[in-house]
Amino acid sequence: MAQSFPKARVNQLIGEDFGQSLENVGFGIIDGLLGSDWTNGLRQEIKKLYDQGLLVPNKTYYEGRKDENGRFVYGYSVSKPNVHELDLSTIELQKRKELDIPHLNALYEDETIQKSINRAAPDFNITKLDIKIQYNAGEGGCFPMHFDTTTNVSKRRVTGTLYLNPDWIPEHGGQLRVYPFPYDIMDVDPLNDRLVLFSSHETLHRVMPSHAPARYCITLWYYVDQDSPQSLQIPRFSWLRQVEGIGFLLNPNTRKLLSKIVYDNHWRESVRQSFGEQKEEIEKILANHNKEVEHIKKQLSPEILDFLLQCVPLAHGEDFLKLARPIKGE
Ligand SMILES: O=C(O)CCC(=O)C(=O)O
Ligand SMILES: [Fe+2]
Repeated sequence: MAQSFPKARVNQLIGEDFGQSLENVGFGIIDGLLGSDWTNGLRQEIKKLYDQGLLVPNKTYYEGRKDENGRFVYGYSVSKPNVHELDLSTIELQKRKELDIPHLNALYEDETIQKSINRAAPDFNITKLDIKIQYNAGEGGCFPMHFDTTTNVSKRRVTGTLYLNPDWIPEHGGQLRVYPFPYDIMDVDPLNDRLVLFSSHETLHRVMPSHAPARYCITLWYYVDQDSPQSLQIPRFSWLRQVEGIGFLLNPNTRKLLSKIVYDNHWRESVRQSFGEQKEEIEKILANHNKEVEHIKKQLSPEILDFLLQCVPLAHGEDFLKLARPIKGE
């Protein structure tokens, strides 16, 4: 049996400050979310499922498009060496109970985190959770740059990544790298009991190569039934709006495209690092990426393109750093 879920602690940590972070910079970091009994329990259960061979190689999907029936389909997928995962929603309830994973089941079933997010950031109004567990066996295992969804693919709106790595040291790498366009990158260490919550369709991120013997992460995906116009149009970085002429960088519709140009080198590097020896696939992904970048560039005037390449990403200012600072529990 797992101890009862630490509701009071979660309620207190995912509060107003977190809401401010999510709405303004697109992500929030919370430290000491569940306590060590819970993180130990979760980690041991993931290891047990991994040892039982229930985790499968993670895949990244490319070239999403609508098929002739208007349904969204992907062109192809590429697997990432050393990254093993299991989506708990793919296991029937009865089977999940039989697996004897009380901490994971409680995390899946308890609604405290979801309710706290809704209270702190009401624009999202999330109603459903999916959980994916991940065991990264090291040797450079990583994720390429990606958004967790786009609004025409799914109603996934908030992503949480909960890390379970008490022995993490900088040499292990495996940081979550967040790209809060138009600001510069931010690396978040995958520290034990740290939860990072971010906007699923807007926050570009990747996982840096991990060299730890094992890196544990649980991904929480929260869905909405229906989008509120506010949740899709959060302008973010309100302080930056005061700088004349910079508004176009903050437009929710274009931010995503412009970030592909500005972080182009990062994008390529992350693809090369993520897929090991699968050279053909890597070249195909990069060729498509190039096409997309060239297409976006063509839509921009030379002055704007010049400005983007010279001046963006912006250095983190005081306002940014205050909002990006971890919120700490015990
Ligand atoms: O492992 C991580 O830190 C994040 C994983 C991730 O980006 C994902 O599951 O989509
Ligand atoms: Fe992700």
